[in-house]
Amino acid sequence: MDSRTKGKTVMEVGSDGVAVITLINPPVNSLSFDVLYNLKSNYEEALSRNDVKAIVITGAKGKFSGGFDISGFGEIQKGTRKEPKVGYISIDILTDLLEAARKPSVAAIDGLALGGGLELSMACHARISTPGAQLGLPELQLGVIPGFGGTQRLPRLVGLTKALEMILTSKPVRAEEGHSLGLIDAVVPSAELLTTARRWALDIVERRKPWISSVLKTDKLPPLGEAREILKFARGQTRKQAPNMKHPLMCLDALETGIVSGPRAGLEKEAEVGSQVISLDTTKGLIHVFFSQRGTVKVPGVTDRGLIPRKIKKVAIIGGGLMGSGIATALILSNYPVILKEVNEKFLEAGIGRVKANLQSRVRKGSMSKEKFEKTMSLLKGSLDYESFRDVDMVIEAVIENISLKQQIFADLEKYCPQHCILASNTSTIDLNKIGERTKSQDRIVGAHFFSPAHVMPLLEIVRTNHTSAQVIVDLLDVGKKIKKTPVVVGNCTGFAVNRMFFPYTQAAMFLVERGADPYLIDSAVSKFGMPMGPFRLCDLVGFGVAIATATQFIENFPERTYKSMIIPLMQEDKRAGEATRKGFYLYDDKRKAKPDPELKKYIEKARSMSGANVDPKLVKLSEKEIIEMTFFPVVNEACRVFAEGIAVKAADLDIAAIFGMGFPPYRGGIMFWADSIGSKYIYSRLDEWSKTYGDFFKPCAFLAERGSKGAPLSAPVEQARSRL
Ligand SMILES: CCC/C=C/C(=O)SCCNC(=O)CCNC(=O)[C@H](O)C(C)(C)COP(=O)([O-])OP(=O)([O-])OC[C@H]1O[C@@H](n2cnc3c(N)ncnc32)[C@H](O)[C@@H]1OP(=O)([O-])[O-]
Repeated sequence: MDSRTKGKTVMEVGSDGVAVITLINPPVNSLSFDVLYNLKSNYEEALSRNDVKAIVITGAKGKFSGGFDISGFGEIQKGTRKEPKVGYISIDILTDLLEAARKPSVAAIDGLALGGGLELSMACHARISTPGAQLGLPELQLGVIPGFGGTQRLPRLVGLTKALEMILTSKPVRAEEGHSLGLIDAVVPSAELLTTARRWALDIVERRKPWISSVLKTDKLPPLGEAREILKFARGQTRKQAPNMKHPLMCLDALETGIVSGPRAGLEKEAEVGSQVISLDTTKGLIHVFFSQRGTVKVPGVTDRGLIPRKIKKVAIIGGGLMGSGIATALILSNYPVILKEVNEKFLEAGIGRVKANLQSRVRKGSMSKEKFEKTMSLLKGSLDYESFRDVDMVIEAVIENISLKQQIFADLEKYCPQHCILASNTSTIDLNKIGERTKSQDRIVGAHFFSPAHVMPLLEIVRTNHTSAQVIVDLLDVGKKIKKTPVVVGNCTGFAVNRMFFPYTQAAMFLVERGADPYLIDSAVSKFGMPMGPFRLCDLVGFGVAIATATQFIENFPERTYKSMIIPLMQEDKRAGEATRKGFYLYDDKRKAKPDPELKKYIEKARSMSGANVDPKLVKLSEKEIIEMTFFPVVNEACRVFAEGIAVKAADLDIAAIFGMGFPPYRGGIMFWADSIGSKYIYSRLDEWSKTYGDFFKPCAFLAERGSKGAPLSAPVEQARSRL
């Protein structure tokens, strides 16, 4: 393959008169422009050759295609590649050349047909797949729309309602379901895929099988009035669920045009909209997230050394509380045998009970069978001592945040666990060097910081010290992948990456409220910005105990930039500790529904008088934009410190940490990406101004000051970072 080109297709014509065109672009046979242009030339050749009666398209190495080459969108966005004429691929190539050809095409689908991959197959006259194939149109997840005819062909093949479900949720279906929906014509074992597809193609030529152009089908479409109602409902839902995104509604416009004015008009609308969405900011953010998420497992100096992950056959967890039981659940769900250790029978029983409850909730929701529940639970064993730790490959300590307790545990682990065993701690704030102080095992000590509930939350912060070996990181990255977490490797410091970014966010909110801003307006502005909830609702959810414990760590370690508010401690004194006590910043009813509490004023006023703060008329009537700036620019400031200190290797890792750890909206691309979309100069100038008026909490760090003064991007690599990694 030419090193400048990305992928190709090859065509082989058999003695049966079938031309087999294979898509080749590892690892997922994505449809790069090179692949698509090659496909076009192969088609032109196949159509002109007298020895070709029919065509089969397939993908190399057991994968049909993972869709359009996503990096192509980036090239168009950056202007490094010119977009082809609007509709060139979907109309000129796929519809007019392939679907309208005088020779039939059959798609032979193994592995996956996603996005443009499925769309290409739908332009064929039949689709044969293997049982494991995944079929879907996940484009909306990337901020684009199915732009190779998917908005027109999918509803015509599977019906409008199912097509909307598949497009709006981005969820793929398996081959069997695809078959029953009419998307797939036959499901056959892998070994028979090509022969069946070839025969099917010849059967079409000889009219033993129907010659169907999906785009011309109408039998699955509802009557116009009904279709309009269905689309109206879909629009309403989309507006509610994705209020800050335009592309899902634009996609529905293309669908509707096709139903109302016919498939040609629909294809034209789809092409027009498909080209417009590429330049939306939300699309840029989502595409950045796609690559950044996959980039977190590429750690310079670690994953580029050819190390092979060791097999982790058994894991022990110390502590069966909320975190320990959640981690145990995540592990057994991915088939790791787990030992859960507690200090006494009562705690052990409670820990195992929590794991059981986590799984039972899946059984209740229908996502786990009773047999699978039994089998999964059988992977969990309880223990009250370390005897059973003699053959474990990894231990994860998840006890309370108490340094001397953790030190004792790690000293014991060194005695009982085998030499190769990874010794991990789930601490969220404590320095790992301190935890391992009483051992000689510093090279195998690592942080495995899960987020609560650990079996649900997708992020795993892997914390390494200066001594942690690269092999241990590679092993933990592999475990992370197996338990379906997005890992981010960070350096060792108080709060690591996520909690360090979280802290100024909550602090800024407290600062504003003490100066007269309305907490409920802050929560509402932050939710509208796209966070799952505002800072006050979040404090209620995690509970004031946790909030105070974390704050204490920060006040001790970063006193110069902490804002000490008494609002939470005052409420806690009154036994209001958040949602668990049904009272916090909000009041909660039986159904956990939150409502504002007029009594809150009392605590705010008292805290204000204790800190000596005054109501500031400017801060009382902040606009939503100003609220977002005053709560998130301090987060950007802290993210810059984390980056400059080398706690994170890449700015994109902080984007992923913010999205998966804090709930930062993915369509804004993550904290650093968002900051760069606003501009470092502006952020710096705002923080600088606030620090002069309101104090050091807002003071821009040296890194931000330097980049801000030049207007340089914050995410550009740090050249001489004092790397802690
Ligand atoms: C134009 C309008 C119409 C069409 C639109 C579309 O089709 S939009 C597209 C619609 N399609 C989608 O949205 C599907 C997006 N892809 C996926 O969901 C998953 O990658 C997967 C399920 C295909 C494989 O999961 P898995 O866990 O086995 O593997 P993994 O996820 O780690 O990926 C391995 C490597 O492949 C890379 N790569 C993958 N896909 C693409 C791509 N399309 N392009 C480029 N690259 C792609 C990925 O970056 C990674 O590279 P790295 O880091 O090794 O250098």
